[in-house]
Amino acid sequence: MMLQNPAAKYRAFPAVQLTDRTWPNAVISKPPIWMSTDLRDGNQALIEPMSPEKKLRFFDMLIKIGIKEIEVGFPSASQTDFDFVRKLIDEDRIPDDVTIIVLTQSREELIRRTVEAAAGAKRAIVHLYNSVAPVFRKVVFGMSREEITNIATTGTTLVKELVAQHPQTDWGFEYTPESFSTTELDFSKHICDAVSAIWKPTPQKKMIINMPSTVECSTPNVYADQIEWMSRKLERRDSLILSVHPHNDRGTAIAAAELAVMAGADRVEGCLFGNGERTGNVDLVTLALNLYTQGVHPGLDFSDIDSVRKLVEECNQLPVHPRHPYVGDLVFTAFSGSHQDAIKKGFAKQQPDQPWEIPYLPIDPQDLGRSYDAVIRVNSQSGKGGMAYLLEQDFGLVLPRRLQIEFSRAVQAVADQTGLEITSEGIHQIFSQEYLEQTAPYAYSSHKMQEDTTSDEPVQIDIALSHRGASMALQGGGNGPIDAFVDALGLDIKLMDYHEHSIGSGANAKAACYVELRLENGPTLFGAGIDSNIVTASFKAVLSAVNRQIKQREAASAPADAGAAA
Ligand SMILES: CC(=O)SCCNC(=O)CCNC(=O)[C@H](O)C(C)(C)COP(=O)(O)OP(=O)(O)OC[C@H]1O[C@@H](n2cnc3c(N)ncnc32)[C@H](O)[C@@H]1OP(=O)(O)O
Ligand SMILES: CC(C)C(=O)C(=O)O
Ligand SMILES: [Mg+2]
Repeated sequence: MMLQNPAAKYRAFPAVQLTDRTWPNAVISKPPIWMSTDLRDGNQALIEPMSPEKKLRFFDMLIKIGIKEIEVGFPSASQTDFDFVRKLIDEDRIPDDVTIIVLTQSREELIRRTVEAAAGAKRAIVHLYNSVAPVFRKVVFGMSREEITNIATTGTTLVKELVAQHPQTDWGFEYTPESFSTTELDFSKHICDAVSAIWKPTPQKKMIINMPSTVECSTPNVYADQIEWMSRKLERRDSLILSVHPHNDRGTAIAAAELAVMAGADRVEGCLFGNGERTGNVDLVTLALNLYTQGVHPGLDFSDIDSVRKLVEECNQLPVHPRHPYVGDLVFTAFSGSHQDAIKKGFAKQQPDQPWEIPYLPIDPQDLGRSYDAVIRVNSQSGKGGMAYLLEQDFGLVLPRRLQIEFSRAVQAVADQTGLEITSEGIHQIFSQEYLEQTAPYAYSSHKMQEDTTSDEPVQIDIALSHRGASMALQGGGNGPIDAFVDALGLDIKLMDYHEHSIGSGANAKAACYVELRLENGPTLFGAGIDSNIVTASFKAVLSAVNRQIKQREAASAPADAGAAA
């Protein structure tokens, strides 16, 4: 069935009348105040809300990463939530520079219970909300604008009265017109002004006005316009901290939060890795690391992001997606050939003290405590660069460029055949089979060399080989060991290219040699050899190339049905 025509059912979100908007030119040069609502908005959206033990672990981790404002619950919702807040206070678990926030609906009995829960903390913010959007006024409450305003002002007056009874706590106040982003701006302003007129914040002791996109219904630019509009029009602006609380229903919460900060928001409420109601609250980790990649320190520490993720996954009992920005298992992994090539070249050029400039990697994984191990992985979409990178990183094999091209065909054939990823070990295995284990028909046994600098052929060699299982002893001479070896073999060999390097260092060091040669009129093919002796490694490389040539020739001349007949 086709999707039905939406025009009859849904309406476009109206634009904000703000033609002189300034936010598009703004640049974010400092982090906003971060407020984690993981233990409240995040927790209320979980299949199984966190146990007190999990909440505590989460709380301690939030402190460790540097969050200074933590919404610890909705104490009037349940005894568990109430007890958790009391536990934090009574057991003196809240550091002096951290403020807890407790959320309540604007209803008398809930407000009383909330203040009771937070009393005695060094610092606490009572967060009062009521929904103000037309659909709530009409559908949920059946109330006029003034009646809805009255809920907010009555609640504010009560909070003010109650907190005055607990002077040992440094109280702050936050008001949220819930569903702000789907509410008429003039009404949001009216209700926020009415609340702040009662609370009477000052520039020294500000209150928070939080403007949520309780359900994200517009493009982020519209949300930014709404925030700029409010920031310009609210009364007592110098005594207000403007906060945003984006949800992710349209998948644009990050953009909405960033544009809102450009538009004047001082504070952002969200959850780690974007947990929260429905599609989630805005992801504080992504926001913070987006800033970091612009050279602005977010004031939060994600230098061990994997352990943060592990704890969040355990507490929320929800997995973080493998493609989640910065933390997903696959976000620092390139499978496709051209990406691998560019990343490999980027690593080779990157200087430690220079700005980060590696293609396809917007951030250095090591800054997040992640390794380069998974940066390049190989499947049928990969090219020579990726395979060469893995052989070099994991096995110390530095393949010359033309050998990379030749070898990549062998890897590609396996990838195409299996349709699976090939691990670094798998690539090494293919390399070994294809080059290092080519010991038929010729297998190296030993050699003896003499040098006579007065002779035309200064190097003389005796070699012992086996050929199709039979031992052979051969002699030859030449300008150098390989020349002499080829002479001893007595085959029509034309050496085209030669490379060598050491693998490792000290007593365990080995030599790797790669030769490219032509046998008789055949194609040029590579061979490779590894040995603790560099000369032996080069002889093995020559035999590897010769054997590969012979095998190819035999395969080409074998009757088509030979396999079936055998
Ligand atoms: C966008 C957000 O995330 S807001 C936070 C939402 N979080 C939660 O709801 C989690 C915690 N909530 C709870 O545990 C419960 O909902 C409680 C304890 C707050 C309230 O429970 P109940 O009293 O049983 O009410 P219920 O949850 O059914 O809420 C609906 C009632 O509250 C009323 N209500 C909602 N907000 C307000 C308000 N600010 N002022 C007065 N009444 C309100 C509704 O009109 C409705 O009343 P009705 O039953 O007379 O029609
Ligand atoms: C209570 C408020 C802050 C909220 O969670 C929302 O509107 O999404
Ligand atoms: Mg919310």
